[in-house]
Amino acid sequence: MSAAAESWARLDALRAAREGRRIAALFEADPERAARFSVRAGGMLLDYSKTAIDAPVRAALLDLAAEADVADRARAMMAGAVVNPTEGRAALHTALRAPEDAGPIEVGGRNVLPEVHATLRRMEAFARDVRAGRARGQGGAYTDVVNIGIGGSDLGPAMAVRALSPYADGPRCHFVANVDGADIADTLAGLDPARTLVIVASKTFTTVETMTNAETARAWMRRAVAEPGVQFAALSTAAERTAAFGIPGERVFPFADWVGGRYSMWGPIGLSLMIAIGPERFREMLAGGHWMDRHFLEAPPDANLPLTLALTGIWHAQVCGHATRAVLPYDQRLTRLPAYLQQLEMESNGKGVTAAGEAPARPTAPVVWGEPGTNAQHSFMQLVHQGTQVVPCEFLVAAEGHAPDLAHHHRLLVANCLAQAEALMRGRSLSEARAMLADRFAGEELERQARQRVFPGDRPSVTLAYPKLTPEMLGRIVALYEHRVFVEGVILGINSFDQWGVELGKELAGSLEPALRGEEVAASGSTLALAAFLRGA
Ligand SMILES: O=P(O)(O)OC[C@H]1O[C@](O)(CO)[C@@H](O)[C@@H]1O
Repeated sequence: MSAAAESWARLDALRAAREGRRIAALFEADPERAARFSVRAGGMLLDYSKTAIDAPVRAALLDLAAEADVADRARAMMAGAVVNPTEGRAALHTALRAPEDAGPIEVGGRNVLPEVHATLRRMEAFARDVRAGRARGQGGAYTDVVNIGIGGSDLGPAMAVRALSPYADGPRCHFVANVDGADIADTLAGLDPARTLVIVASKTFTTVETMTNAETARAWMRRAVAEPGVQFAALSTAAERTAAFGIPGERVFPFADWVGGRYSMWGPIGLSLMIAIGPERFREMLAGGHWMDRHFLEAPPDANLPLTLALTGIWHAQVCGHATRAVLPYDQRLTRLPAYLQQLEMESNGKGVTAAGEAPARPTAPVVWGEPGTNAQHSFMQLVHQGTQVVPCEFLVAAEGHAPDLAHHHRLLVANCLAQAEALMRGRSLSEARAMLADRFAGEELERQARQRVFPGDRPSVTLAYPKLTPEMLGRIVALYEHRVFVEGVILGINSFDQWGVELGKELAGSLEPALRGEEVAASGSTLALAAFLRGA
């Protein structure tokens, strides 16, 4: 048996041996548990004490990471090694947030940092000009920016613009992703085409949704201004295609193919964010991401935030077999974080084959889902507390909000977050439920009513607490999740940087479109019947 197989077997055995032992009992047995099963670093507190992980489990998880050479693989990734073998590419998003003198970081024998920083400076000059009204629309200073992109060319900046809205003092930013015309129609309604900057964000500049929306935006602008092209900017690796679209070279911000879509908000894809919050704040976010990179490389394994978060994920998904994981930011401005993490985690590690082309030995990425609290409490948390499936939860919460006059809101928010995690772990027994209802019901009715109010408890959660959602903290949080996904991918033997699973649907969409015009296509009877219904035949 390989060392890794032995560690998995050890983890399975530890899990089986712990069947029936409750998480709450671990706290009774060890008054220091909260401190011993949490990591404090960079102003953050990652508490995983409300999980069933104990010292032997943690040791076995750390062995698993060591056997997978996580630390060496992380160093190789950040040094520019080809960690995406199916596409023959490096994955160097960390270079986008590295200081210029941090290198050299070489790809094909060339240090990439001078080019990264040259582009960053061009973005900054452009963002400053837009913010100051020097770069103008044909009707005056820009009031609105529309970012057109999808997947990684949308979710990162859209999530971050919302997250950092207290710092936004530039033009208003809007995001259009869906090919559903409703998205662009609703976004452009009410905007002044003569004072709107359209940013077409697409690594490949071929993505159907983005190109369709970009053409619609250009047609909208053409109705009001003489030269729509000059009110466009492009963020792309495809210089020829951006030129063919008519976007002037000085408005094109390129990046290399070693920036994966879902890892791209740190570079040109973040332009809308930079325009919203300003270059200085954007650099603070980069510094936050870079801090996490250094921490990931340098912190010892048992005090390493990304490694710890990843190992809790491995424990829950691959050892305990929980199929989903809920992300619950108690931070309304992180409302798009679950969607962002869905792409990051599921597009990276939702694979059915290892990098070596074999069937994975364990389930791969869990389904990631979530919503901000407290809203979540009034919808799906019913299932999380009392349903028949265990959903490990990841809470995020800040010590401080941004509005001192609303501190009482924040206290309530935090209390709710802590209460959810506590309730999930503690639960409520039948005898507690009976005692609670004894003055209202009796006999069989008491029994019936009490059973409805039983909470199994022992439901695991992890909480990431941080001082305040500043640009730097957002950078740390996003990079933390990026590295957690990397660690999980390495342990599972997955190439986290390709996404072949999105291709088949794209191909079929192209070949089925003619069916909606009444042309004959090859498809199942169901699809042909639906197409006929939808075209009104
Ligand atoms: O930036 P592009 O090339 O338009 O791609 C957008 C998105 O499409 C995908 O390739 C697949 O959906 C994502 O990985 C990517 O973020």
